[in-house]
Amino acid sequence: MTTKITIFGVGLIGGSLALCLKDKPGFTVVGHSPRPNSLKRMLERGVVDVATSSMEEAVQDADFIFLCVPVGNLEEYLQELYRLPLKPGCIITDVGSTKASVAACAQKLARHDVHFIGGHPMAGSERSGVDAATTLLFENAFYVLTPPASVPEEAYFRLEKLLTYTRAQIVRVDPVMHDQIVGAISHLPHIIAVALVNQICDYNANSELYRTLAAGGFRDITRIASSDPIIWRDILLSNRDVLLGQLKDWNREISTFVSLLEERNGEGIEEAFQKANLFRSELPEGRKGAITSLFDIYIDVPDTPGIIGQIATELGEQHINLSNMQIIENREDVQGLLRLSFRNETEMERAKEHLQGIGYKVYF
Ligand SMILES: NC(=O)c1ccc[n+]([C@@H]2O[C@H](COP(=O)([O-])OP(=O)(O)OC[C@H]3O[C@@H](n4cnc5c(N)ncnc54)[C@H](O)[C@@H]3O)[C@@H](O)[C@H]2O)c1
Ligand SMILES: O=C(O)C(=O)C[C@]1(C(=O)O)C=C[C@@H](O)C=C1
Repeated sequence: MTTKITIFGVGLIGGSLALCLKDKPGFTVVGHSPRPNSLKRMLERGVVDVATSSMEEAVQDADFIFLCVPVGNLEEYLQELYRLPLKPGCIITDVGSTKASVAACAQKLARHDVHFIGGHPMAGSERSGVDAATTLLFENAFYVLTPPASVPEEAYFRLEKLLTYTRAQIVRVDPVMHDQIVGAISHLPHIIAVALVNQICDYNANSELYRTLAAGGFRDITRIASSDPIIWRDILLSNRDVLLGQLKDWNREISTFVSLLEERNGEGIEEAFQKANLFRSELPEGRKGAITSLFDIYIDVPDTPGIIGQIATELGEQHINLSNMQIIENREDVQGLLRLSFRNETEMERAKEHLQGIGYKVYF
């Protein structure tokens, strides 16, 4: 007997889920898109077994349905799905970055022969589209599920079991609580990053030196400002009420800094940095997700051909296993930054020591 898994919206998250599930024994992964180009691309990239633009065909006999479209489209997809014949006991889930509105919608639609369980993998990227999809995206990350009380445990465990293929850690959270917390640790930081980049962009209109001199600090805090505008428009509007409250708190934090500077209060500035340092140092180590990543180090690399191969060979010769490599920045005349990911702390520490020993500058 085969297990049919259908994915609507085969982009970064939908494509990564598809890759985690495809080619597993007894699984058939079906991708849906209304656009012929997207269907062609998902097949070319080999993320799905079957691609279709027909909703009916996509959901017929499906055991699991994943909605991986932008948050603003989740409700219309749910409404559309609930009008179609679905396999009794089928589990419908989503991956949207907000959970309260989609949970309320599913509850209102109240279809009793299938189960809706909201979901949100706490891993992602500023990149989007199926070309950015990867099997490693969810590894070591938290994956939030928000089952309503009406969902039988049997259905919850079926979904939890399927998601073990993502190698994420499942955590149950109430949808309203989810939006409050994720608003603070994901949505608010995205707003702050975008506002900061736009402030500097305006300064830069007077001198290109702002962009030229932008270094590690600016890059570290603003990577997420490159995220997809449509995806983030929908997330922010969906979590509007929570964010309006958190932005008021943010204004208070900024006003505190204004006062500290006006008063030349050095002690207060030190205390603010110490408090932040302490909280940040207590974040869970080595966990991917909203805040930390895999076991990653970063090194400066010169812009010379073959440098990535040289580094991979260096580590290979020391029998150090790399799980991933990514160029974060590589522009003409600018030092590149390379991210090296490892599966565990020991490998990461050995790589750090070796690379420092041969003269590379290593960052965390
Ligand atoms: N990007 C992240 O870091 C991240 C992390 C966790 C969850 N999410 C959530 O995952 C979902 C998908 O985000 P993503 O980052 O994979 O985006 P994406 O742009 O990579 O993928 C979205 C997919 O939906 C399709 N799509 C877009 N508009 C559509 C529409 N109107 N109708 C049907 N299909 C449409 C796109 O073609 C694409 O295949 C969102 O709900 C987002 O909130 C994103
Ligand atoms: O790492 C990133 O680029 C992300 O933006 C991932 C991130 C986050 O804010 O942590 C973004 C949105 C998601 O809903 C979950 C995770």
